[in-house]
Amino acid sequence: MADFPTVRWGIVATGMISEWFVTDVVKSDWPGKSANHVIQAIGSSSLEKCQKFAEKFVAPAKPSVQPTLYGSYQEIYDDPNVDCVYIGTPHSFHKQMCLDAIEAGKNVVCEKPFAMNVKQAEEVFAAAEKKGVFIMEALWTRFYPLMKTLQKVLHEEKRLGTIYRTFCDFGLEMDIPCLPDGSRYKDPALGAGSLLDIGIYSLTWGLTTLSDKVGEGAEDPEVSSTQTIAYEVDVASQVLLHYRSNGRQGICTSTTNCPPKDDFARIEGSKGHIIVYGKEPSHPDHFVFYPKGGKEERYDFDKPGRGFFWEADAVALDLQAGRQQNETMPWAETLRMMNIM
Ligand SMILES: NC(=O)C1=CN([C@@H]2O[C@H](COP(=O)(O)OP(=O)(O)OC[C@H]3O[C@@H](n4cnc5c(N)ncnc54)[C@H](OP(=O)(O)O)[C@@H]3O)[C@@H](O)[C@H]2O)C=CC1
Ligand SMILES: O=C1OC[C@@H](O)[C@H](O)[C@H]1O
Repeated sequence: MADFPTVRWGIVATGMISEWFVTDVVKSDWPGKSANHVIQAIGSSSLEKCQKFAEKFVAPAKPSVQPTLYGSYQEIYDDPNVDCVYIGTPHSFHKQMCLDAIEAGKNVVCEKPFAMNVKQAEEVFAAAEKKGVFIMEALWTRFYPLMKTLQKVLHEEKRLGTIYRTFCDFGLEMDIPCLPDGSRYKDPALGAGSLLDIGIYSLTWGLTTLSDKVGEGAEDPEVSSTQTIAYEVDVASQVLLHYRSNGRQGICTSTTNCPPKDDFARIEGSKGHIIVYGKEPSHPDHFVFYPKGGKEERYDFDKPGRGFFWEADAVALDLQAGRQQNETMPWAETLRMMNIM
């Protein structure tokens, strides 16, 4: 659409998440869309992988612009036609790739977890601030209309009354020893482990449901945690949150020993409870409000594609407005999450 902002994306890496993101944003006909997206360039460790990726995931959408294909990541950063770089490599590469893209003056959206630790994240944000570019952690779930509605129901309409507790669990059953060497789920050097990969979502549900604020204005809960280590990675993590100001508690767990459950989050309050359902906590489907002594109410949502276009559209509006941060996932919120983890 002519009036919408257009983002020309440079995709870094051709793995699973790049496939998911690209497949969604190349489509031009989402209901409720507010931006146009062009896959301007794709960079990979191998030009051949890049070609296959473009044929399989970009060409079927018949875009008017054909992506430029590169056998390296640096060429994406140096491409003057790229507005924003999307980084879809394993966690341990995020920091350096963000820094390289920023150095070349590019805006960046980097997959979760933003970095391996809070110190790395601080370094990247400092570089982005100095260079005057936009950067955001791609915590896509926060951009779902379901998440926004749930926050309204909890924090504005206060349908649960006083919020007491949130439980969230993300399970993915994996036979880690049987995974190939070099799998990001197995190799500690790539950031393998449940907490950074999926516990980050349990924590997201905890933080967003227990407080109405994100980033700088938000209260930092007290945190206690334990982890179970096997095969050199955390196969189970539990993070307990305690908000001193109001006594709210979060029980945020993750494991690679057990499969996901579709009733993955439960928020309890003085007037009832809410259960959030979906295949995995990263992509929720609907939620149900169970008022004490009343009739349950189900909240359903359209889910176009996999659900990546909401975060992509939000970035487009930020770039159009010349912002360096996104208000749904500001830098301080990434730092808060990284600090807790
Ligand atoms: N938002 C979400 O729902 C999801 C987010 N993620 C996040 O995205 C990131 C990537 O995950 P995912 O796509 O599943 O990973 P994959 O292993 O499927 O792909 C990672 C890609 O990174 C590139 N790469 C560069 N160096 C390496 C290396 N040493 N080992 C492996 N890959 C390398 C490769 O692309 P090439 O050869 O083309 O350069 C590879 O295909 C992770 O940080 C993860 O947390 C993942 C899944 C879902
Ligand atoms: O971010 C993610 O969400 C979905 C999971 O299946 C995946 O492992 C993880 O990286």
